[in-house]
Amino acid sequence: MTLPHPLDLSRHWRDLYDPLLTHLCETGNAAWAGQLQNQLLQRFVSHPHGDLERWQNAYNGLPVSAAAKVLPNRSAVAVTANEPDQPDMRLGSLQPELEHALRGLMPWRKGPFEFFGLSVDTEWRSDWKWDRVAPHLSDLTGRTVLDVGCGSGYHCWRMWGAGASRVIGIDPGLLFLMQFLSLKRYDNAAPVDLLPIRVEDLPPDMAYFDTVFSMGILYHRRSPIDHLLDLKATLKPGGEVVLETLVIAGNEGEVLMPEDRYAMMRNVWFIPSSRSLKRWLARAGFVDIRVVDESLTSTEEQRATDWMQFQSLSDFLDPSDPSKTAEGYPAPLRATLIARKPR
Ligand SMILES: Nc1ncnc2c1ncn2[C@@H]1O[C@H](C[S@+](CC[C@H]([NH3+])C(=O)[O-])CC(=O)[O-])[C@@H](O)[C@H]1O
Repeated sequence: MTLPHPLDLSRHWRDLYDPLLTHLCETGNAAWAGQLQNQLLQRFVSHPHGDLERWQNAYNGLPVSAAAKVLPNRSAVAVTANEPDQPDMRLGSLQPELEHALRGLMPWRKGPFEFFGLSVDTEWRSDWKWDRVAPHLSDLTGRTVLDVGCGSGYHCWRMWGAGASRVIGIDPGLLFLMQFLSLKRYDNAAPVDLLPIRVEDLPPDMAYFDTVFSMGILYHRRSPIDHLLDLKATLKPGGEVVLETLVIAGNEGEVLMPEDRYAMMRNVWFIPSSRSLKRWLARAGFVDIRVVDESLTSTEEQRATDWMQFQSLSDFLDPSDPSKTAEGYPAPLRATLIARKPR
């Protein structure tokens, strides 16, 4: 099934989400499907974002192609023509309208992506994060996966590429949704969906997912232990949580709470040491807790590009000492932890 063109989410949201809603009903989640319909109605019809029309207009300028697909197993997740020699799908003929449409969806933060050979170089090399996380995951083959705070859905495509049978990303940002749909429209049968909802909009005690990812979220939560409990509630018994967040170097019990901003970011609450985070996961009832990676975020991984022209990490660090943030805190260090919900 192809998406309606031109797309008007206030009228077509049901067409967009129908396969997912049907799937949820068929897998015993009719109650969630019902709740989601109300939430989607709110987002697209009752209280649409002021910029949604502009973003939709940009999206609707993307060239129409019946025969394209998403290749999710590449560093730059790529949309390509099924037949590379299809005359209308060669970059030369597409480039002006393609680039104009995609630039209308700037800033592109999470990626990278490629559309018919055109590279969209995003602020983040999200592929580097994926490369740090992926080797440590339980095999995703056949798993139902949730990605909380998925941004543009870059990692959702990679999860599908790694074998997940269904991937649901949630993120309240509607620009991220339009960026996601710029790929999805070319491969609408892919079992990958992005819902513009918040983690707190999920039903309690879902016990539906085999794996849940929370990457780049925990430090934004005012109640981090509640966030861990919320993640656990989304999982089936035995399911896996993948937690990636800012940490400090330090011992068990140590936590940084910035006075105000951290690396210019508002809304940063708790930055624990990895050992403290292990303890938090244990107290939240997870087992088999492993710290699988700790890496400093480099200014090559997060930087301004032609597709995200605002300030980026190098502007958020102390110019005279890049091992510190502009506020004098330790520069961003990120850890990935993997744990399991008991059976
Ligand atoms: N209440 C909420 N519920 C769900 N998502 C939210 C909420 N509030 C904000 N977000 C979303 O959480 C994401 C955090 S970014 C990590 C992206 C990706 N995971 C990555 O690992 O690159 C990290 C960062 O840029 O600081 C954003 O896309 C928000 O819109």
